[in-house]
Amino acid sequence: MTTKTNQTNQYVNFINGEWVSAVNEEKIVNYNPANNEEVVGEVANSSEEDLNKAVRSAKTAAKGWKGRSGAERGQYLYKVADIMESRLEEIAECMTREMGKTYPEAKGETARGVAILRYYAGEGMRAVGDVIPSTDSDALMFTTRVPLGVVGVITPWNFPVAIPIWKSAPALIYGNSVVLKPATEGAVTCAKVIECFAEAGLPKGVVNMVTGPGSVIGQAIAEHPDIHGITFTGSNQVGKQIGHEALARGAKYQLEMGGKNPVIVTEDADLDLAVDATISGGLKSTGQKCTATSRVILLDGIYDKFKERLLEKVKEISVGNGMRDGSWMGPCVSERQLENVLYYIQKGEEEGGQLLAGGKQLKDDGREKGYFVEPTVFENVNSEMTIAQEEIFGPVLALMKVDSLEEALDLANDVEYGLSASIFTTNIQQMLSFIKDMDAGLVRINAESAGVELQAPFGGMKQSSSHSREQGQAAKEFFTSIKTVFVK
Ligand SMILES: NC(=O)C1=CN([C@@H]2O[C@H](COP(=O)(O)OP(=O)(O)OC[C@H]3O[C@@H](n4cnc5c(N)ncnc54)[C@H](OP(=O)(O)O)[C@@H]3O)[C@@H](O)[C@H]2O)C=CC1
Ligand SMILES: O=C(O)CCC(=O)C(=O)O
Repeated sequence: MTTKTNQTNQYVNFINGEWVSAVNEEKIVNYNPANNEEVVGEVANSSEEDLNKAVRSAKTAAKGWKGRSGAERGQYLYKVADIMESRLEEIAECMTREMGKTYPEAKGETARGVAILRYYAGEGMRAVGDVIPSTDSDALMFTTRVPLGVVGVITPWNFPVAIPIWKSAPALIYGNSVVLKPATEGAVTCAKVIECFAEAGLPKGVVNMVTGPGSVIGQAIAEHPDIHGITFTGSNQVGKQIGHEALARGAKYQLEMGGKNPVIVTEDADLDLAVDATISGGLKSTGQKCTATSRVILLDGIYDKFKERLLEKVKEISVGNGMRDGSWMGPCVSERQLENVLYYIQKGEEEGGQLLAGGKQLKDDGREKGYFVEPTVFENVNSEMTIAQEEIFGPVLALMKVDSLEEALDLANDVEYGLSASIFTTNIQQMLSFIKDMDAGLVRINAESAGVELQAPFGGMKQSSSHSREQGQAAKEFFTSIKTVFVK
């Protein structure tokens, strides 16, 4: 057995209540995307054998965990929340150093993780079923809910604290045991979250974490016959592959994938509000959110004014190491992600888009060893262009001009995704048309496209999800099975 050391951020797998090295003893070292010479920490480079061990431990633990009351399970989650709250700054700093998000944003995300834990802790005391009148007057008929068993959790790097928690906490409160495989690029931060679960003393095997490549550990989760439910957030390509595998062996699955989210700004909108929300929704976290704004659809009458104000504010954005005071935007998470963003910028120019701001990698002023890119704004973008269709996952906004709300909605819907969308208007009829006709799982009026509330259902339409929803009460639908009971 190996033990973790907080100071050096050297973590191994957490299986059956113990920190254990991968069977092959191999490690993955993570570097700071703001300075690729700075080691952030290390995690195990596991193999299928390690995953199998974790699943065996989760399977053994599932029976006892399911047998406890919801209130008792909730007490553990309250404890995890308290521990995490006491380590908030340390966890947030690790997140900033590992995946680049600015420190204030990382603290916000960690606080959100604490709030999610408390929300689901309380869920242990809430109703789970309904009494349904039977046609037989001497019988009692009702529904109850039972856990799925072992749940596999596969998470991305862009929210290395909030997403593992918003998937694991509901899984646990409804009585499932968990095998978590975090994204490699956020795995050290996620290990700290698991450390909070370990310190809270959950029964052995109820929570397990196995790190390693998605193509090995993620794939093995998708295929494992003893994993009865899989919850995934990440790319469409991987999500669909997992969905196919889960379906083939009859496991339940839930996929949250990409977005190509629009903001519509009408002629009567509060322009300052709309500009600020477009910047915040599109560029915070370096645009690396599935809910990030990427298409800015503007009514002709306000186009020039909006563009002028937007460009003024974009110019003021300070890009730098997320731990530095005053950095508003950090680096891309990795060199691969930076190259991806630069590829889309080049493609935008080749296809006729006009660059109004940004477009280049930033390598000066202490940014030589990081994956920094300028906040970028295009105009002359139409729906046929790649940057209007594909998820960029970077700080790139595309301005598009329209003559009417109807045209704006047609354009907003003219993509394969349907995750989130927002409109800025003061006209109630326009708000109502948007609510009715916008094909997105999350529609926001006079608010930015990003920003999910933990107590509300979250998920997308079209290619953005497997049509399931997570968070809030919706989590209950995924992490439990309904049992209809007839008693006479
Ligand atoms: N909807 C969202 O919130 C997110 C969307 N994305 C989109 O995806 C693009 C690529 O990002 P990327 O990190 O590569 O996303 P992936 O979909 O590759 O990664 C998401 C998770 O799936 C794992 N994974 C990778 N391959 C497999 C596999 N074959 N079977 C099972 N699990 C697997 C990853 O592990 P590992 O980290 O070890 O590869 C990670 O834990 C981004 O540019 C963005 O467009 C990315 C992240 C979040
Ligand atoms: O907008 C948010 O707060 C959540 C975004 C999200 O779920 C994601 O990017 O994966």
